[in-house]
Amino acid sequence: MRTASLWRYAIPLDAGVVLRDQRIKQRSGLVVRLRDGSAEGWGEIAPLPGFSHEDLPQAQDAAEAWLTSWCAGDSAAESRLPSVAFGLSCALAELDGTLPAAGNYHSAALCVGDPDQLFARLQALPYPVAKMKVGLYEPIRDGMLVSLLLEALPDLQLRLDANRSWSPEKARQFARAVGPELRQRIAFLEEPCRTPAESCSFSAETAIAIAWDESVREAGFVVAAQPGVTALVVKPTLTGSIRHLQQLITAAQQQGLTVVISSAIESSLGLTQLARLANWLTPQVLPGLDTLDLMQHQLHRRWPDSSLALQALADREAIWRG
Ligand SMILES: O=C(O)CCC(=O)C1=CC=C[C@@H](O)[C@@H]1C(=O)O
Ligand SMILES: [Mg+2]
Repeated sequence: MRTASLWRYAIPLDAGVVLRDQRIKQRSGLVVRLRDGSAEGWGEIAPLPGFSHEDLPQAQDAAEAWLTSWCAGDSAAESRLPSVAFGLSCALAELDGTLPAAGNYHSAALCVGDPDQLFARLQALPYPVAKMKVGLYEPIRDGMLVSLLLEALPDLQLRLDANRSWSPEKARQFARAVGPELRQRIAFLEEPCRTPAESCSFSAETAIAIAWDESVREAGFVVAAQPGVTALVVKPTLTGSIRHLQQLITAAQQQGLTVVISSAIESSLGLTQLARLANWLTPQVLPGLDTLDLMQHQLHRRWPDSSLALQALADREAIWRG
């Protein structure tokens, strides 16, 4: 017999989390549990405000509709809402044993907070790869900070993310502050400019490699090799099911592009599943999952070695059962 439950969660975030100009104080989402006989699978459905097109009430409605038909024994089609399709596909993949247990719990270190502490942290990394946001301040300041870090730490590789914030001129100002000999240690710069065409011109002009993040989620996006483009940054909560992720990865591999599985600030439950997907589907690539420390506690499952408190779900009332 099939049964399902849904819980709602809200996890306080550290004070400084800003997403697309919005300060968000807590991360909210749903947790789903599927049971079929003695098998069980869990998933997280957590649309990200400012990034997902669906909101939490819409995701909840769609999840309840899907679960109702699943419990009745029907094979319901994947939800059109990416966060719902992703969370349900994780629960199904745990239930039927297709999602392997082993995870890749190493991530590109997210550069947040005090620059002095950052320096010490980057010096001690097991894998010298870090991710830094740019485009929030003056581009020359960003370029100087990038140069400073790359000069001081000769093994460091940087992934940068501008979230489409620069005009071509601002992007040039950034590049001028980074010496040509340092540029090859920028593994990629995600979406430097407002349009993909401007980003490609920037890469051709500066020899700085770029990656697509926002573009992957735009209607009509086709995975294609382009000069200067090295990677696709994929956030499955924003793109959809595991099946869709596998299709993206296969297409990217055929075009010689790397796929970096990345967080949409999921709880430790969703993040550990992303670490398992990364280990399974992109074993050669360091994922971008260093977001757990933005939260004040873990949820349901532990991220290995995290000292954050764990909150259980079992003793809480489900908001829906079927
Ligand atoms: O990609 C990573 O390494 C971590 C995740 C990350 O940087 C982001 C997650 C969610 C929203 C954004 O603020 C940001 C991004 O734009 O990629
Ligand atoms: Mg990005």
